[in-house]
Amino acid sequence: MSACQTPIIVALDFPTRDAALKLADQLDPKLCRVKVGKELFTSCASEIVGTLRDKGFEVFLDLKFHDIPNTTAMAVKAAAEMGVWMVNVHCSGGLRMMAACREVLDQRSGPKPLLIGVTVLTSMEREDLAGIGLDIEPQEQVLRLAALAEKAGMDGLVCSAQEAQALKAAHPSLQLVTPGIRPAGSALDDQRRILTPRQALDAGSDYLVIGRPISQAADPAKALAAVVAEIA
Ligand SMILES: O=c1ccn([C@@H]2O[C@H](COP(=O)(O)O)[C@@H](O)[C@H]2O)c(=O)[nH]1
Repeated sequence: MSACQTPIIVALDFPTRDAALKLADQLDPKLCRVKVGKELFTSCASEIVGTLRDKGFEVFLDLKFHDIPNTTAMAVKAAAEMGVWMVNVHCSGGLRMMAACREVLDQRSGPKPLLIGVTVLTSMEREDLAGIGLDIEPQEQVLRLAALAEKAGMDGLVCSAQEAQALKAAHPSLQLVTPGIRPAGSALDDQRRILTPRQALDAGSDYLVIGRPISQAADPAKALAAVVAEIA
């Protein structure tokens, strides 16, 4: 399986470059992509992206930008210049913010990262949404934001795999990036809207974001191989 075909993205959630590279060195870039999030990126700036790319990984820059349209678009542009494979912004930043990001990428010559909109975090359930004044089911809010994202020309969404079937039916062109993946028997941790890797793909997920079940396993390469076998 080449890097371009694998649906697996391993989250490198560590505070230092060395810890991230220690895990990356145990993984095979033909079996997974890797994701660099806020913690690692902030501590290492762009150096980690270049080093992982040099190792053969395609990188999802998961900084979930959320700001005014110009600031967000400039952040997306900087990510594109760094050569990341995927970048994301919060859909709740609104139509104009997402459209500004689309525009800045469309004006670029050369490779463009996939531009993905974050809908409702997979750690949130109905009760959490009620706490921020949204007294609706997560799926209803996800579908609202998906319609906005499609209108803005986004390439895809971050959502729970639990919403994948409904989203694929309503927005077949959007690629679905799904964290909250838990192999059977693994700890839920702070995630709430979860599915197993196989269930997620069957529901229509295009990419599975997996952190702790791989990064905190005694043998991360073995844990990745088990997920690969489950979805084969
Ligand atoms: O809705 C979201 C958006 C992003 N994430 C990120 O994915 C990984 C999941 O890690 P696990 O250890 O597998 O729970 C983590 O980096 C989150 O920041 C998400 O979980 N949910």
